[in-house]
Amino acid sequence: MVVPAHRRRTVPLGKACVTRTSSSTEPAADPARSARPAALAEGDDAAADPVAAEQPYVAMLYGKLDERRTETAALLARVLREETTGTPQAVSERDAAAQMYSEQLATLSAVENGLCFGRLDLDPDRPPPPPVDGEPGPIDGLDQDVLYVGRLGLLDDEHDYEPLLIDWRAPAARPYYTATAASPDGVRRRRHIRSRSRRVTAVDDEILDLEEAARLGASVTQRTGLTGEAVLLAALSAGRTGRMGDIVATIQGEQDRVIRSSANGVVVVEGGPGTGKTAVALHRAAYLLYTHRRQLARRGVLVVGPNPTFLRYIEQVLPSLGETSVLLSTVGELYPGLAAHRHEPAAAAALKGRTEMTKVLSTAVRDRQELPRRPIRLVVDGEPVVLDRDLVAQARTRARRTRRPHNDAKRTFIREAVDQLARREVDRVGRDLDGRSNLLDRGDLADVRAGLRADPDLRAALDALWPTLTPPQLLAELYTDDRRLRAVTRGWSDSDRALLARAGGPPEDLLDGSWWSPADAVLLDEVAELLGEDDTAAREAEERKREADEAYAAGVLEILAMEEDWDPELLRPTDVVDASVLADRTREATYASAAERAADDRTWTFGHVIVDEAQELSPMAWRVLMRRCPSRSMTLVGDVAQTGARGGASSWGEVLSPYVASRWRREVLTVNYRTPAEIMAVAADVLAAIDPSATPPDSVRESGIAPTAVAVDEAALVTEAAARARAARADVVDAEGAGRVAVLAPGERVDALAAALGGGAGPGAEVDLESEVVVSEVADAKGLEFDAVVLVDPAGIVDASPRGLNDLYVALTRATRSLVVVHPDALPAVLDRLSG
Ligand SMILES: Nc1ncnc2c1ncn2[C@@H]1O[C@H](COP(=O)(O)OP(=O)(O)OP(=O)(O)O)[C@@H](O)[C@H]1O
Repeated sequence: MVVPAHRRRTVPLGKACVTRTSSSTEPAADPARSARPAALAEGDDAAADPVAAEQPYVAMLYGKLDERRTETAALLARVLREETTGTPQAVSERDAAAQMYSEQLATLSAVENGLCFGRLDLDPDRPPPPPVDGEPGPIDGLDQDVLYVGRLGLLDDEHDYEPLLIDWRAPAARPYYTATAASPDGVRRRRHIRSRSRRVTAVDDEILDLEEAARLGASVTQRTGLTGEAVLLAALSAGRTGRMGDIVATIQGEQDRVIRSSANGVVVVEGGPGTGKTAVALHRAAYLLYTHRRQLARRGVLVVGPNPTFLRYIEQVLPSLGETSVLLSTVGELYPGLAAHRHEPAAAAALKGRTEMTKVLSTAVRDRQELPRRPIRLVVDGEPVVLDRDLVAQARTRARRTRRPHNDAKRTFIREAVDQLARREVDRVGRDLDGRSNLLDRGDLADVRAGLRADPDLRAALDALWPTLTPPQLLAELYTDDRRLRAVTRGWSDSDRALLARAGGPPEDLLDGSWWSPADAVLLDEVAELLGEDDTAAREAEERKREADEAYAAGVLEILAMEEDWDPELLRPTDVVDASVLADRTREATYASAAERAADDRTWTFGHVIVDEAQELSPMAWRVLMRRCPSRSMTLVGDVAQTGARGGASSWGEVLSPYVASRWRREVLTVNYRTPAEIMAVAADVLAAIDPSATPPDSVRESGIAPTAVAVDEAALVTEAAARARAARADVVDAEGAGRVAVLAPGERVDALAAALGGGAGPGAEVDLESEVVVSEVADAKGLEFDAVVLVDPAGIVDASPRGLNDLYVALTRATRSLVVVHPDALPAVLDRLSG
């Protein structure tokens, strides 16, 4: 464990104490009451052992948790055993109940570690807090003077449902995160409780009441707004595991404000590296689900991250907070059934992300609504039929005028074409000899129409002129057909057009993820809007599945019916259930949550959308997300100084104005919890070069290890970098027992470095989060953190892209402990601080 060289003033541990008061005189048979220690009070004994004092209460809470688990498991088992009447409503009610109990059970299992992490001792004479916007204050109406705060709420069902443990998201828990000596909110003491495997291991007290502090001989927390500093610093100094953990026990005041801010509208959370934007975004998701459970459980919450590695890095956080109904996805993965992972040049991704692609794609769709070059001659029912250019053009205009998507408008196209052909036919056949009146009536017209409509050759001809298309088909045929590509990119340079073009034909499997890049997946979503849903295939697949399920269920029932020694007094399975009902039961037993259903449905709209590393998204990707969130209830977290993608954001106003004009609000996080002050000083010089007006975040700690730069010859670069990485790893293990090192380098150096270190990931590949030494280019390490970073060839990183300085800034700010820069060329001027 690193001992921070620079510690801020903290409250001495164990100075506060606990005494038994009236509430501990309750009958001993009542575990909840007898375990509850009394509030901080006059006459408390500073020498008492607070760890031992808290243990019985914490043990009682775990007992309650076990009881709730047992009850819920029994309820779930009962629901699963229950027979329903078999009606769709009964089945769906049973499945909803099973879904609910499964989720509750998952939540109860998730909160095992650190169930209770805090305690508030309130002033019994606290004045009623001022109402906020007419609403009562957070602890208004609570008659308890001691509140325990934890990962979920537990009530005492034997005593009027008094709260035993307050969920960290409940209004009453808020002072745990926000109370200060200057504004104590009725809190006299805040106690941080640390535990391991149900055992309390330490408590850290903060006395917020000046008189009380003087009496106990404790100091009052005075650090600029940090809450629970000792616990916070302990959490920050621990070795990295490769996975992000939750911060529920140490959320800071400025973070709490963002987490609990209103769900309405768009909020942009800005902050430098390491200010907890990701942590805040995830805790906000948990908070919103708690506060608006009904609405959000139905529509779901979407959390978008920049790449699959990042999603794996954060995937544990929400389950550890007991929330499992959130969909984590990259924008590219939102297209159902496709895991696009082709790596492509940054210039191609940037081009595909530009807004003008909307025009290209809509032209590509119109290009598929063709006119015949010469008349198409057919014979229907022995009569000649001619599809000429004028007739088709008229039908096409009518269909386009509907403004419906291509596949939907096709119905109009066919109806119009058939109608015109039928009229022509009736005109031709029915005109009497003098050519003035028509012998055929409306009924004949309808018959002719029906005959034409049923004719397979005519149908095929019309299909060819206005084909039913799927998004992957349209886009793959566009990329691989030079004529089509030219037709939709008039005025483009050849080099730009070449960025879209693909050699060979479309892939055999149109949803082959290795053929498509994430930027393509975003375009597929746009194309899907232009084409409209063609759900024929999905419906057919559903029907086939249903038939297969029924056949399987029939087989199961047959086998059961063959059972010879079945007691004639008992109902046979076939007496109470038929194959179709059994198939339903098996199928619906998947209890899909909103998040799961949303993942399979491109048109799903979410109750709230959270976007992390939001600065990286292209204008086309924003369109995808805005379609998924028509309510515009969104949280966007990012830092434009870290934008690496060429098509990424330079300003939030620019990104958001097409969707919400200026109706969005900004929150700023200012404290850096990751990067030690020594490294941040170097990064701050780079930030100043990116944006002289930007303020670097204030590092919460120092590591005591100065960052260094090592000059090497090009020939020795790989060996030296590998040696430095191994040394850094040994240091980390020495200091913390475990930890991870990253070697960050320009893309073209990654393979050689990875070979030298026996691992690593080529550009665009997923980073192995479990690996002790990760080799990666900067873009793939976005949002991640490591104990130590070896940064290779900073000049190469700067020169590799128009946003090279931003990439350098990101690379410099990934380390929680130490940084070594290995450079073959002169150090870029922005790193002058390292040359001394
Ligand atoms: N209140 C807190 N208590 C404990 N740890 C915290 C707190 N806030 C942030 N952290 C830790 O600080 C680190 C950085 O947080 P996070 O990744 O959320 O920052 P970020 O602003 O998203 O960074 P970047 O912009 O560089 O991706 C993480 O390890 C996180 O767990």
